[in-house]
Amino acid sequence: MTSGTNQSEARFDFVVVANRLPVDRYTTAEGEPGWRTSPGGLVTALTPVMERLGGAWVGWAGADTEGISPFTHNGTRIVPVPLSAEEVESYYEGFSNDTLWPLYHDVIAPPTYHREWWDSYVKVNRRFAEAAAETANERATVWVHDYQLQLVPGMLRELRPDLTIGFFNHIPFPAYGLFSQLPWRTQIIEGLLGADVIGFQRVADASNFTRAVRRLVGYETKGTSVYVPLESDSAPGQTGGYRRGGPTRHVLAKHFPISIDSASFEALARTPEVQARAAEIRSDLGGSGKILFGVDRLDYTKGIRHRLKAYGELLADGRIDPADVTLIQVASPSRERVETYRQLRDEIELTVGRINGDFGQIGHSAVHYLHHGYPREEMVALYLASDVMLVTALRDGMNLVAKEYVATRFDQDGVLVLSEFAGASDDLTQALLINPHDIEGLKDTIMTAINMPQPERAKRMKSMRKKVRENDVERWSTAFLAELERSAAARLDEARGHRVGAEQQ
Ligand SMILES: O=P(O)(O)OC[C@H]1O[C@H](O[C@H]2O[C@H](CO)[C@@H](O)[C@H](O)[C@H]2O)[C@H](O)[C@@H](O)[C@@H]1O
Ligand SMILES: O=c1ccn([C@@H]2O[C@H](COP(=O)(O)OP(=O)(O)O)[C@@H](O)[C@H]2O)c(=O)[nH]1
Repeated sequence: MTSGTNQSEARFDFVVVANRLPVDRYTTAEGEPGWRTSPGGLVTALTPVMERLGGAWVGWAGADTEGISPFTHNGTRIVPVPLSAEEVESYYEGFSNDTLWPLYHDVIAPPTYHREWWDSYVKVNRRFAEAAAETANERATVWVHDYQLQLVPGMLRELRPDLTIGFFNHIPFPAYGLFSQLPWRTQIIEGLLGADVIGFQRVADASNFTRAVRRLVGYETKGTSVYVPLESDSAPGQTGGYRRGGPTRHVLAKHFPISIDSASFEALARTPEVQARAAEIRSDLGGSGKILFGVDRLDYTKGIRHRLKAYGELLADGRIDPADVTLIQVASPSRERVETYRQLRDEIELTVGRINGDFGQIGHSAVHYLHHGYPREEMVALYLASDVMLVTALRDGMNLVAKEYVATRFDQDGVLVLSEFAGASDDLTQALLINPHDIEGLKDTIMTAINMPQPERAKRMKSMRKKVRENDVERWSTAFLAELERSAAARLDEARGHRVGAEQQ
């Protein structure tokens, strides 16, 4: 895949561009710099794709990483894009995670609009686009990811019209009524339309996007097709005016639900070490009771408060006995300098403290709350050890945790309680689907899950496992990249057609 003579000049036929690199630099307890797997589902999903396809991954290596040179990690060329401390605050914590993130997740928290954050977003997106342009071979495929980089496709097309450009949005795309709040909504739409294929998690996300295209720039759309005019009637700097019936560029905007490398999760679950660890977790918790499990980045989109409320009320109502049931809640640290996340942590920890104060006993907590990020082996052991998995997101692009739980349960046991507001619910229809805002409904469903007879557990799990095995991450990337390839071929045909036409004139 590599061409070029020297490592720093290496160029690639396949380039992934994402805010996060697969590895994140951090400072060890001894004060030394170390590397660890980056948090979140984007990295979980993309890592096996890159390991299979090879190529380069352009992204940010985490705090204090200015001046790090490209290096190779598990066969992938890692190309770090530096961010200053000020840019981390304005582009990452600010515009990405305090403007776009809440806006795209149904304004569960209020979005903040700051012009300085937008300026920083534009500047950093340009840096990513330039880094991608310098890393990509002639006519390479570049796959840009997620809301942090929505301007990159447009910028990259201007810098390198020879490239085939894909974009995948890992989080929901909001309904027009919400999206239209964004002061820079038109620039975002135009940035995204620089791509040849724009992927979304769910059908509704793709149709929200095409509606925004019609409303904001007035381009023609038909189903999953958007026709971007090649000739504009607008004065320079203006948008919206174009010659109807003129030549267009075709952009596909379609849902491609992401997934996991399900075989590798099952293989890990089958190892004696992980099984021994699962048995140890169960025995540490008393051995015989039911274990409920939740694991999420500590994020307000995940519905951790709703889950704790339902669980606390079930204890208070006497419907569950803390001696028989335990909740393990892993809340892994996330975006800790954003105020909404700090507040959420305080609220969650207050609630956990109250539940444990009211219902805990010496030697037995009602909630085992863990504010850590765990490696995959421990995650899989926890999945295996638990009787009920609670995914109560208020809004979630996909939620890979739900799919990992299912992939892990080769014993055909365990019950998945799953929010209908997570993308994963489209495929996992045999989960117990819930509306997390309906606390009474959630309580009843938790009881159903705890008391579900083994044959029904096995039947539901078997059907979900089939889905997760069939629709794995390889299928996702293959489907997306096949569309990109089709688009590249069509562009080539069109260019040939133009050449022949010009020669005949
Ligand atoms: O990079 P961070 O700010 O630490 O956040 C971690 C990642 O969170 C989000 O993940 C999303 O992608 C998953 C895979 O498609 C999906 O299952 C989940 O629903 C999404 O929330 C975010 O979109 C990523 O960019 C972050 O890296
Ligand atoms: O302590 C933790 C918590 C989460 N994860 C992983 O982080 C990803 C979370 O992805 P998901 O799509 O559920 O949500 P996101 O955090 O991306 O919003 C999954 O692969 C989890 O296994 C992990 O490895 N350790």
